[in-house]
Amino acid sequence: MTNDVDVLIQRLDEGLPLPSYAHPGDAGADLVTAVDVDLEPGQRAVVPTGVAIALPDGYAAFVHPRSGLGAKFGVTIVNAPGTIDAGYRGEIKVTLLNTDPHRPVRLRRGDRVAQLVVQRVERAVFHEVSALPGSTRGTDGLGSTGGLSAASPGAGHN
Ligand SMILES: O=c1ccn([C@H]2C[C@H](O)[C@@H](COP(=O)(O)OP(=O)(O)OP(=O)(O)O)O2)c(=O)[nH]1
Ligand SMILES: [Mg+2]
Repeated sequence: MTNDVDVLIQRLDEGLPLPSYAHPGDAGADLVTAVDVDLEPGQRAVVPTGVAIALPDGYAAFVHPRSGLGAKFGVTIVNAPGTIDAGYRGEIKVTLLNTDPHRPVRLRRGDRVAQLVVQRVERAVFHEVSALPGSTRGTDGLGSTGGLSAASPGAGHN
């Protein structure tokens, strides 16, 4: 059984590779930065990836951080995961953020900075009601089930 979906892609920068999956079975196809970017601690930048896509209706693509960049350098994506709508024809952009408090990070053109996950998505048909059906959780949320074992804010481990 295959779960492939055909996606039209336009190369906006001839010198860059198309997004690609590093291994069979990978969910994310790596995206590269089209430009050099130096991020100071706490700094963010919107970087172009050199590609635009046309997804079929009923699909969206999500721009996820790469875990290696996060773990090694503290680089993440501000709006993770970024949403690429099926109707979007512009260049895919990645809003990178250097969360490291001390070290700048240097990213060079062609470096893999994010990964694109293509998924089927449902669209809701919203039906307004005056009261919602009950549930076990009810309105509990935002930590209602408890938090970390060291309970006071700021007492966590790095
Ligand atoms: O990480 C991202 C997120 C979004 N986009 C593009 C594709 C997406 O279809 C479009 C709009 O994204 P979104 O709806 O998240 O942003 P918005 O701030 O609501 O902008 P808009 O008013 O254009 O919808 O911007 C990117 O290239 N990268
Ligand atoms: Mg929007």
